[in-house]
Amino acid sequence: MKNIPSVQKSASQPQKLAALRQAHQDWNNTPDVLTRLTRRLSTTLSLEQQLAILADELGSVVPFDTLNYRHRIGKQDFVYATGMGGPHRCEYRLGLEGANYGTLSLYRRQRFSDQELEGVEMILSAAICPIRNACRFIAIEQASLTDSLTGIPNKRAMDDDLQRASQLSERHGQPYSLILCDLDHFKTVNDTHGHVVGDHLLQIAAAELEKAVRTSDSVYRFGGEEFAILLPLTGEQDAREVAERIREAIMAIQVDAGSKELRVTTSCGVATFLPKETAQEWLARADEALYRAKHQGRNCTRVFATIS
Ligand SMILES: Nc1nc2c(ncn2[C@@H]2O[C@H](COP(=O)(O)OP(=O)(O)OP(=O)(O)O)[C@@H](O)[C@H]2O)c(=O)[nH]1
Repeated sequence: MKNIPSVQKSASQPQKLAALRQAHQDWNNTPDVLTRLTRRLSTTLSLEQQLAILADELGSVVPFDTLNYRHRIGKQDFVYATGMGGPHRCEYRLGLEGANYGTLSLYRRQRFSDQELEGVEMILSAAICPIRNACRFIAIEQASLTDSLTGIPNKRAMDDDLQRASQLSERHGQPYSLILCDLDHFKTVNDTHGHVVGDHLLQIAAAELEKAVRTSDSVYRFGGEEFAILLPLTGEQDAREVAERIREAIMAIQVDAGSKELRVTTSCGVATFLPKETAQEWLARADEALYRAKHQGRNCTRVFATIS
């Protein structure tokens, strides 16, 4: 048996615990704005909630009419605004250790005095670490839903969105369709031209798919050379037409691969959500349609037809 050292209690421990209890009470009830601000900010990693707390605490010391915050995190523009304008403005670029964490502007009808600006700066310097953490949290969340090669949403994002889409379709009785497309003979592309060219082709294919669909549609890479397109408010016939457009867009890709010009085709499977089915069943039907497209010659679209 291991020799576990006994815990030594010092004579001063009761006083230390009493002091800790007092400090905890003071920390909870403090009227000091910086302690309260940092305590409140530490309770959330949501950037939106942090900015609401910041606006609240800042406004208690330096009144303003509008607080506006803008930041681009990855591919996403994050904008937060409270209140209604004002001709006078002070603006801060929030930075820490060389990295930028957004621009915060305050507007109001009266000028900001030097003391007020100093107050704003003190409050922002106390808020910058939690804001940095919230920005990083958004970036990490985004990365976990993004395919690193093509920059489009990945399988995890697709699973989440399919789940949500099936619930929406069920609740509102509106059609949602799913297209799966799988590049044909992609192994041969890799074997003939190498993985670097294969990767390049996947990146071009992802970009072409995004160009071929509406901004309200979503494109995902959910496997090696497999992509999925979720089409809200789109029935079977329209989805088939989109799949054909996608097939033509992929066929039109030309990659200069040294001596030979490289072209590729894709097979597509389409399924429209059926009431009462799960997202997994919906996906399985689209996969079944894709399987048929592959086995009926490739470079074609097959629909898992439903009788309505
Ligand atoms: N370059 C590259 N290749 C990949 C990636 N992911 C998967 N692949 C390749 O994609 C190929 C898929 O091969 P298969 O599943 O046999 O399918 P296929 O050759 O496209 O044949 P069909 O789908 O039946 O038309 C494999 O060679 C994988 O190595 C990737 O990220 N980059």
